Amino acid sequence: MTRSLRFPDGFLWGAATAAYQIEGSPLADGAGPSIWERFAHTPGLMADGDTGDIACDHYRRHAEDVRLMQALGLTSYRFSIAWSRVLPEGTGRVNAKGLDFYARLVDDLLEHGITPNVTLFHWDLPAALDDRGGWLNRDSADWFAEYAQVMFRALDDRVPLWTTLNEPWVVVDGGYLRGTIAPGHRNLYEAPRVTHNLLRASGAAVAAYRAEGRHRIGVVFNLEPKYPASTRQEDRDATRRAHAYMNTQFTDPVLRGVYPEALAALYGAAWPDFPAADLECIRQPVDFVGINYYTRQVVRDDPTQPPLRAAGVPQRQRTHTETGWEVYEQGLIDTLLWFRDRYGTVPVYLTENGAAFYDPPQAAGPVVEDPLRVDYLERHLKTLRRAIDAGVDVRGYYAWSLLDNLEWSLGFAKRFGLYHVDFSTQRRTPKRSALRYAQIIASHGAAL
Ligand SMILES: OC[C@@H]1[C@@H](O)[C@H](O)[C@@H](O)c2[nH]c(CCc3ccccc3)c[n+]21
Repeated sequence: MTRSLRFPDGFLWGAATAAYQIEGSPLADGAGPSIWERFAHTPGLMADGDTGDIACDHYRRHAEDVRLMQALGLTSYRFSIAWSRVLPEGTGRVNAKGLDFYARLVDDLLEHGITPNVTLFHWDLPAALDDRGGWLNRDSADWFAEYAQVMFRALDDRVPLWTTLNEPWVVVDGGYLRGTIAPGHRNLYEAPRVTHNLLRASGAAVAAYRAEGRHRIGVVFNLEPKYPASTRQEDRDATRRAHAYMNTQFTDPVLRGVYPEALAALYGAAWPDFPAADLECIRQPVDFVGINYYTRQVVRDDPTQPPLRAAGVPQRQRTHTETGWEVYEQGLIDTLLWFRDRYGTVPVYLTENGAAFYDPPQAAGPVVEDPLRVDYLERHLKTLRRAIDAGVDVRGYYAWSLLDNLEWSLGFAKRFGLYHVDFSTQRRTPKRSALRYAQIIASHGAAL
């Protein structure tokens, strides 16, 4: 007898986006530039010279896009606030028109029965704050708490779910170590200091919320499970290093109040001596954690890649996405069970899950056929249901992404959307995966 795959009552069915990836009009109505405005307009850094100048034109087409959400039957929508629309200099003066855009979007969502899930920081730091040192400046925690308080006072009467940061690991690894995303630094000494200030900022915002918030606040981590390529001790040690660097570097301080010991050895002389009081701020209890899951990594020892000395081992026998990620849904339940066993019963939302696949050229019709994305969605939702059956307290699922959008420095070519976007006309077309997701939502999972 096939067990019903119905999801728990109240489970949220969502889709996720981020401001710089979809909005366009980055400087409209008094908005200040973000570091992404600068990065995207720096020649050579963005695939095909793509920028967020227009993107999905969501800043102007938001009403149409809310109707697309309603057409799928979404009960929640995760989106981020562009900090420098609201505070053009990052602190101080509030730009009322910027705030008003988000207030109108929230009201529209609520009118359509869609619960807003608001991310305060999805990588687009105000350029004016980067000029003051950005996340390298310890004052960044105060800047972020000030911005968060402006948003709480403006929208907490209508926004029931807040998250402070999206994926601090990506900001540290991409923005300060590899230089692949804004602000494009490549400096091992900067990385742990940015980790620390990002987590201090998140803690400061949570503390500010406790003073006046009425609902729930959390933080979003990308978690990628690491599996040793062999039983060799070197590979097992490399796997542990990779896990500490990408996963517990962030979850342990927030949920246990300590950094993993492996980091001191990994960063070596670059590892700072953090004041103990900082960890008390960082470990502010959160109401939930958002987990972004995409894929796993099989890890081998690689002495040629200091300081991590770990490398991924391609799993060529399995399907991969256009971003080179293995489709591995087992990693989702492995991650959720690990998370529950290590941190206990803190509620979880799967705040991102999705894939970029090459959608084959097809005659322009009412639906874009994307069989690989349909398969990816079904595999991961069935697995999510298994994790819930195993006792993991998962409260909702957000497909990444509602729309094809600007995949950061990879540009528009990597398409993650449930809706196809023709960027020359801004026409939105549902993919088969959107219709399949709508069917699953309508049955609350039973149609899986
Ligand atoms: O890459 C797809 C999405 C991005 O478009 C989202 O903005 C971002 O939140 C997000 N995070 C991840 C997983 C972490 C990751 C990001 C970039 C590169 C490698 C891993 C995948 N995604």
